[in-house]
Amino acid sequence: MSDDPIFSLIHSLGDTLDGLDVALCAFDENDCTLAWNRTFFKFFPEHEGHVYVGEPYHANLRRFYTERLDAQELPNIDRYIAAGVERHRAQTRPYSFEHRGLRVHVSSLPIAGVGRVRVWRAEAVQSPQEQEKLEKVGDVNIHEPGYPRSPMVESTELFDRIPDGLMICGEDQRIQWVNEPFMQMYSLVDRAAATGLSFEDIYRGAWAADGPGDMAPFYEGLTILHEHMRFAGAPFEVPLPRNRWSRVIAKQGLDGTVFYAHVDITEFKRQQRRLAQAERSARDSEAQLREKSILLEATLENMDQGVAKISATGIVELCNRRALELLDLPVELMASKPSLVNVLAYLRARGEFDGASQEIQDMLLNSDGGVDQQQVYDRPRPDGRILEVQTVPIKGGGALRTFTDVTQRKQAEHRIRHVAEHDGLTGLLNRSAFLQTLQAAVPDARRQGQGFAVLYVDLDGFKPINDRFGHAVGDQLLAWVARQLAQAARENDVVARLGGDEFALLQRGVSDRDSALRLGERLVQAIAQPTEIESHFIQIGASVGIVMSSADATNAEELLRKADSAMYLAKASGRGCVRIYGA
Ligand SMILES: Nc1nc2c(ncn2[C@@H]2O[C@H](COP(=O)(O)OP(=O)(O)OP(=O)(O)O)[C@@H](O)[C@H]2O)c(=O)[nH]1
Repeated sequence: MSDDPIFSLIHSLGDTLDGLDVALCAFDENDCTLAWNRTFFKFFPEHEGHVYVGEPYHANLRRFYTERLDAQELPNIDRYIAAGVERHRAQTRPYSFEHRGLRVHVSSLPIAGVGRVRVWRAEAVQSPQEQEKLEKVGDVNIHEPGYPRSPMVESTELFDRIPDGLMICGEDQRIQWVNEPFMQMYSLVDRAAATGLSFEDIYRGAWAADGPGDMAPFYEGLTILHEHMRFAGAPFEVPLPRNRWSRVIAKQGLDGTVFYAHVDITEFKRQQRRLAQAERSARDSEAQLREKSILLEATLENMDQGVAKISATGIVELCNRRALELLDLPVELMASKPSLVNVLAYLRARGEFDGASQEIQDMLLNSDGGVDQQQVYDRPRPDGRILEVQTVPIKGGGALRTFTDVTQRKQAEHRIRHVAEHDGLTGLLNRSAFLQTLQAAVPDARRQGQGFAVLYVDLDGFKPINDRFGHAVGDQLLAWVARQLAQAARENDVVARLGGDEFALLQRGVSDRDSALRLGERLVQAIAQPTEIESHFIQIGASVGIVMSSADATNAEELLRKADSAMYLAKASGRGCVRIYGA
């Protein structure tokens, strides 16, 4: 049988795999043992001295399981053997298992005309003692007498089916043989051409074949080669073109032959790089975060806005310097992380909320600080300042409260509004503000079931006063008329200067014409009083037109227009009198 070239090849393969520390056992088509190598006994010492050609695989498996199973599992041994035989016949993919402190990877190749060849590769997971025991087995001379030496390998199909690159070198470090994956890895087209070259030649060739590009990794790889190729020692890694990497593992044979496995670790390197990158960016973002929080703290302390954070349990966890200033809160109180209820009680005792509306007081004093949605209100302080207090809910509970001193803004707004709504000369409401007030009075009166009257007042003979005494005197007379009107009106009524020498008065809470007429008469009399301005005794008259809200008009402009036309009737009737629209 050993004359058969196939069996010579299997023996030769066994020898070669010994060199790479890979175990081999071949079986015929009836699952009977045909051949094995020394490494097989290294991984499975229980077979040493028992294996024989023609032994059925199930007998081999029984030894294996007897060695491996504990007392509890032993009753299942027949089932395990049957499953093992089944797996052996059908195995298409490599798998791993642990045996005697080793993690063993097994791969099974069907070979036409022979049966199956199983090969095992192992990595240690065992204790140092067991490792030492294994080393001793590994030291056995695989070429001892009685162990068949292989003839030169003619067929290399089996080596070409191993995923890793294989390179066999002689003592002179010159290549004797390489497999197909090796050729692919180093861009070799002709296997024969590699014979006699050094690995460095192959390495240079691989980079040359890739064409011009970044050659820095090539020079780095050359340095690595020079360091490691001198001795067949520890595994090393070399960069290949196109960001690929190879790990080279050497195993010295006893006759000077060196077996090299070249494993493509590109993916592994890529993962390593990604991991390093992820670690770097995690470190960077941690530093950024630290910087941000320092910045945030500085901002909080120096900002012009008071900020307080209230926890979900109603504790004031944070309160910046400006908040302490704006609310006159003592540092010690806030440093003790008090509850909001306590802080509010402190403020109330000091009269903080005395000027606030009932609504704000109710809202504040019954609150634990939590809000469902953003809330804004203005809080007048005892010292006259106005704080805008804004509360926003925090995701997950609690709230953030900001305090802004809006005193100046509010004063400016008030000034602007006053200028926009009032007549500069008399201080009365101007025409547009009066119209707005009047428009608002329509539904108010309807709701309250009360009417109102609009009185339109136009001075009689004002122009001659201007002409005779000058515009400045005219101005002062207009201001005096405004005061007369304001005095004649009640608190609820509204007096306005519509423009020139025209005034208007909204008389609230009247439904009968007589009341309105009486007020009209009073206005005429009040204006007809003589007055002294800049040493001039001046007397002026006024005509008054009235419209009652009971008239159809619901529109302020229309009401005013009707009062105006009633005033013209008064002028037409000889001035100094009162007329009602529609009477
Ligand atoms: N001093 C002063 N005069 C003003 C002001 N605005 C308007 N006038 C003047 O007021 C006068 C109003 O005109 P008229 O209503 O015809 O004057 P009148 O003499 O009262 O006329 P009758 O209403 O028909 O009696 C004009 O001469 C305007 O120049 C103001 O702000 N100050």
